[in-house]
Order: sequence, then structure tokens, then C-alpha cells
Amino acid sequence: MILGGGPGGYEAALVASSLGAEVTLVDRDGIGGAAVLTDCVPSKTLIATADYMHEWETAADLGVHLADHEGDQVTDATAVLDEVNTRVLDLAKAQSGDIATQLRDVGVRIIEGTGRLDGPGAVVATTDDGDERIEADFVLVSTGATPRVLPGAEPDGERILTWQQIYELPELPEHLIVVGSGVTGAELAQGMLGLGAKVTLVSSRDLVLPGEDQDAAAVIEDVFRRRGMTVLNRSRMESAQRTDEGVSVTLTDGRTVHGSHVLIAVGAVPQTQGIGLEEAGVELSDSGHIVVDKVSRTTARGVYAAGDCTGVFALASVAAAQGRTAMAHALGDAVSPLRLRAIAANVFTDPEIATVGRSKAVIEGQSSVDEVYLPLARNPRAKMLGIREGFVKLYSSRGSGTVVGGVVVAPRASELIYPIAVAVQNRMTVDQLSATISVYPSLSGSIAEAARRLHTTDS
Ligand SMILES: Cc1cc2nc3c(=O)[nH]c(=O)nc-3n(C[C@H](O)[C@H](O)[C@H](O)COP(=O)(O)OP(=O)(O)OC[C@H]3O[C@@H](n4cnc5c(N)ncnc54)[C@H](O)[C@@H]3O)c2cc1C
Ligand SMILES: NC(=O)c1ccc[n+]([C@@H]2O[C@H](COP(=O)([O-])OP(=O)(O)OC[C@H]3O[C@@H](n4cnc5c(N)ncnc54)[C@H](O)[C@@H]3O)[C@@H](O)[C@H]2O)c1
Repeated sequence: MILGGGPGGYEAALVASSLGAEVTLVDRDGIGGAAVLTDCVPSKTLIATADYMHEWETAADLGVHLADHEGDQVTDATAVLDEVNTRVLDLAKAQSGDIATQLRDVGVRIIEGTGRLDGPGAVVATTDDGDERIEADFVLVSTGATPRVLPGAEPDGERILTWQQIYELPELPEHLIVVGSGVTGAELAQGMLGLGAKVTLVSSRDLVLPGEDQDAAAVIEDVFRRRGMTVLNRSRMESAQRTDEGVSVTLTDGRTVHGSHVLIAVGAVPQTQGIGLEEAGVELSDSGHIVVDKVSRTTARGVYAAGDCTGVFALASVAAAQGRTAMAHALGDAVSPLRLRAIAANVFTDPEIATVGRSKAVIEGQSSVDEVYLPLARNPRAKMLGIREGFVKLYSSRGSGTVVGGVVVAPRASELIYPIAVAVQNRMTVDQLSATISVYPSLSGSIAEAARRLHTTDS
């Protein structure tokens, strides 16, 4: 039995089915979960349009001048939010449909309803037709998380919005205030700015993206400001209210910011309440997350958990890996426990920030780690493509030369991080990484170059 059809749940269902299990999956909001329907997939689809808009703006730098049919120079492109949103929602729905088809094709039974545990070995699914109690050898809980709502700033879906509600907007906000400069806030603030909205970002720290590499965050904040975003550092929202003209956001120091809409992106809370977890012996942490070990076992025998409800690493890729691991463990297949140090992650700003392995914050002060920093501005391919910002950073263990982490800030950094992730996962040395000859000219050439620069005669 699987509770929740997001990446944690559907990947687990596919693996369990391939290992010969009879699988039933109960899902409330749609197969693919929040990842596909409201969070990851929609945001990246919207950002794809914003990135495209920015490419138009840089055309002149590459010698391209756009003209209309009368020969007049075109200096402005317009994103029609209604059309963008239709594309976003259609794509998400299609992706959800593809996953549901894949699940049904391998024999997974899907119940559209709300599930709860009835002890560790059974689930009750509530649908329009009533309750169905299903016993199971193993239960996987992957119920995800939902946007955090702060008192005094309750979303109304029209002007005060969560990130899940922006795809219903009929037109681009005139002035969007984004509260929270974590990954969600930063990505969507820049996405909306790119589509043409005026954006003010309320950021509680000295720099946006407090959880990221600080050199990378500094590049992104600089880009935000240069492209016209107002970033209010060291500013916390106290409340958000509707006014006759739009919204008013009050900060804890008494300042107010007026806009047409506000998007609240202050984190998420796990959906673990009222579904029989504690009654079944599943321990929850103080934050309400399900406590799991490295193979996704909870404290209740036969009950596993995966994804955002565990709070291990709020990423679709990690949810899927946890779900796969849980089913391999439950069904007796070879299990590779989750190695958090080798997880690649990406912030889909422009440029993107991709990271893997040990971060600067962890490494700082460790004399046993070497670091090299290469600005992309000196990379020949970057020059050809008109890329001005960005860098490659690589970390290796002194002595052994083992690659322990890396950061890439570049357009499509999400595609560039993989060789570093492979190196970290397989404990390769910088010499092994640089021995693979890269394409010339290429951005990945900077990764090979960084590895070469970390070569030491004693490694
Ligand atoms: C704006 C945004 C952008 C993101 N972008 C990325 C990205 O680019 N890359 C990335 O890796 N991650 C990204 N993430 C994170 C990613 O979306 C999550 O880590 C991922 O959704 C977690 O998957 P999950 O399976 O745990 O839960 P979810 O995707 O939330 O799915 C949970 C499912 O469980 C169902 N459910 C809940 N309770 C019940 C119940 N009682 N009974 C039945 N069903 C239930 C829900 O209806 C839902 O369908 C992003 C997150 C946000 C907020
Ligand atoms: N590209 C991706 O992979 C991607 C994208 C989005 C989210 N995510 C995942 O989701 C997780 C959560 O990210 P998130 O950005 O939604 O949440 P978060 O908790 O990382 O960030 C929320 C931010 O809001 C700030 N905040 C809280 N209260 C505030 C207030 N009153 N006023 C102003 N700021 C306030 C916090 O200080 C924090 O910096 C991430 O860790 C990431 O794993 C991933």
C-alpha cells in the first residue's frame, strides 16, 4: 500500500511492481503529486518562458536585431500570462497522465481518495464511494508537504498567493511582492520578473538564497538587482493584507510595502497529521516530519516513508530515491542506502546554481580540503555564448585528491553538474576527472580545468 502519488510514491510503486509485488496506491490530489501538478514541474515550465524572454533581450549582444514586418526595431517581447499558464497546466496534466498510464500498465491499482493508516498493516482509503480497508505486508507513506501559512498573511488565492496558486492568475501582476528568498521565492521572483512583472523580494537575510553557496547567492542577487528587482535584505514580513488597490505587506520593523499581489514562499509543512501515523507507532519529529533511517524505515514495523513528509531533503529526486530504496529493502532486493553527500541539486534561477557534495559552509575552516574557483567569463565557450556571470568551483580532499563537492553557476548548470556528481558518488580523484578529455570549446571544459588545477604531486 502506498499513500501519496508524488515522486516518492509513484517511483516506489513502479519498483515494487517490477519486484513482483501487488501494489495499490491511494492519492488525493492527482498522480505526480505536488511535484508534477503545482510545485516543481509548473515552476520550471514558467521559468522556461522567462529564460526565453531573457534570451531575446541579449540578442543584440550577439549581433541580432529584431524587426517587425515594417522593419521597425523590436525592443520588447511580451509574455501573455494566461497563455503561459495554460501551457504550464496542460504540460503538468499531461505529465501526470503519462505517469498514471505507466503505473496502470505495470498493474498498479490507483485509488483516487484520501488514505490513512489503520495500524501498521492496513490503510483505509476514503473515496466518493465510501471507505475501503486494505491490508498490506508493507505500507509506504509519501504524503508530501504543503505551503506554510503564517497567521496574519492567510492566502486568498487572488491577491495573497501561495506558489501553488499563481497558475490561476488571469494576467501578470503589476507589482508582485515575493516574501521569502529561499529557493522557491528566488526562482519565482526571477521568473515573474522575467515575464515582465515589477518584483519586490522580501528577504530575511543579508543575501538571498541563505541555504546556498554564498558566492553563488551573491551572483544571483547582483543579477536580480541589475535586471530591476527590488531586494529588501534583512526584512521579515509581519503580515499581509488586501487593500482597495492591491496588497500591503507590513514588515516586522514597521515598514510597509505596497503591491498588486503578494506571493508567500516561507517554506512548507509536512502532511502527516490526522492520518493515523502516531497511532500506528510511527514517530514524528518536533517539526512533524516522519523519522526514517537510511533505508526509509519508520519506527513502525513494515511502515516506510519517503519524500517531503520525511524532511530529509525536499527534492523530487530524493523523494524518488527514498521510495525506490524503501521498496528494494522491503521486498528483498539489493539496497543502496541514501548518500546525502552525493545528491546533486539545482536552483533554477538565471544563471542556475547547481551543487553537489560538501558545501562551502561545511568545508570552511577545514584545512584538509582544497578548493579551486574558475570564473566562467574566461571560458571561450562562455564568451561565444555571451555568458558573463558564473563560475565553477571544485573541492577535493587534500592528500587523496578525492573530489568531495562542486558548485556550478551558469545557464543550464543543472546539465553541467552531473560529471561532478558522478565523481563525488564514485569517490573519483581530481586526476581521474581531468583525465577524461572534454569538448573544446565547452563550459564543461572549466570542470576539467578545475580538476587539473587541483592536481598535486602527492595525490
Ligand atoms: C515551487 C517548488 C519548486 C520545486 N522545484 C523542484 C525542482 O526543480 N527539483 C526538485 O528535485 N524538487 C523540486 N521541488 C521539491 C519537490 O517538489 C518535492 O521534493 C517533491 O514534490 C516531493 O515529492 P513527494 O512524493 O514527497 O510529495 P508530493 O509531490 O507533495 O506528493 C504527495 C502526494 O500525496 C498526496 N497525499 C497527501 N496526503 C494524502 C493522503 N492522506 N491520502 C492520499 N494521498 C495523499 C498528495 O495529494 C500528493 O499527490 C520544488 C518544490 C517547490 C515548492
Ligand atoms: N529547484 C529546486 O530543486 C527547488 C525549488 C524550490 C523548492 N525546493 C525545495 O523545497 C525546499 C523548501 O524551499 P522553500 O524556498 O520553499 O523554503 P525555505 O524554507 O528554504 O525558504 C523559506 C525562506 O523564507 C524565509 N522566511 C520565513 N518567514 C519569513 C518572513 N516572515 N518574512 C520573510 N522571509 C521569511 C526563511 O528565512 C527562508 O529563507 C528547499 O529546501 C528545496 O529543497 C527545491
